[in-house]
Amino acid sequence: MKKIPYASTISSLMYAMVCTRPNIAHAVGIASRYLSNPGKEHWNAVKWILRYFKGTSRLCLCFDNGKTMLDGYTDADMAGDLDNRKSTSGYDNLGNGLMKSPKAILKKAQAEIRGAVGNKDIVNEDDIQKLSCLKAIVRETFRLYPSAPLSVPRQTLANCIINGHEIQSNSIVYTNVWGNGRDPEYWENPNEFLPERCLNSSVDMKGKDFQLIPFGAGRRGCPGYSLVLAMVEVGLANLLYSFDWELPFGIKKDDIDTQVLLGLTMPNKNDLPLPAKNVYA
Ligand code: HEM
Repeated sequence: MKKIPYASTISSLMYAMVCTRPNIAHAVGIASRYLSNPGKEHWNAVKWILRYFKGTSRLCLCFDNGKTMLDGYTDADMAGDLDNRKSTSGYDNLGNGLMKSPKAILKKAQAEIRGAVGNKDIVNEDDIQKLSCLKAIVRETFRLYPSAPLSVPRQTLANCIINGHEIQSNSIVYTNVWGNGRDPEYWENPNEFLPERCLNSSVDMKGKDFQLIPFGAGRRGCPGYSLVLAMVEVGLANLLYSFDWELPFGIKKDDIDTQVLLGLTMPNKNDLPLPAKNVYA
């Protein structure tokens, strides 16, 4: 297996997956688990992804002029669906937050995206850097609805004291990421979805500032951070660029069901169907 370019093939597939081919995300995600020590069967699986890629290179998603209802979405919550590991919670939460917030935020983000992208068909990664409002929305979503509200359980190596509480070694500990994100000592109106607070904010999201740690902190912090942000930002930017979003007829902002399911991740208990109008059709 030494001569097989396993890692570089996965890396090329990941590039395609983030930019134009989200449909291979699950397969690539599984194949990437074996980067450090791939076997023959893993390489065979990768070759199947390449074959699939070749066979579908001329296919693309088509949106017709009818009334489009979006009721399925994707991100990186592989833990939420025990049967087939379909991934849902991140975009659900984005939808919840955005639809509950004043419409001005949505309009502002759309104006920013449409202004920056011009006449192109899709928003790509290069455009994202100019989109401060979009980034603020994503960041505020991770504060208010962290995908892993209690992070990942960890075991302490030694006795330690935190805020006067003695924690013995070998204890299983959880970090309350959800609680930190809503701590009134650090956040004004902590329960409100206010992306404006993230514009020009110096609070770090990668583990330096503990009031915002959706990806954990320290040596065992989430290594998927950059991939997740690229996928979520590019995905949301394209949804806002091409579609206008409304609440379903008769539903008001306060009717949106924000109940979540219990578990490692925090997916919505009930779907949020949103009518979408393709503005470029
Ligand atoms: C919305 C998406 C995601 C969120 C919110 C998230 C969040 C987290 C959190 C909170 C941890 C625990 C960090 C800690 O204990 O300090 C973690 C660990 C981890 N994440 Fe993610 N993650 C996401 C997606 C991903 C993706 C896409 C990958 C892989 C490409 C990934 C790979 C990992 C790995 C391997 C660990 C364990 C790291 C270790 O124990 O050393 N994550 N993640």
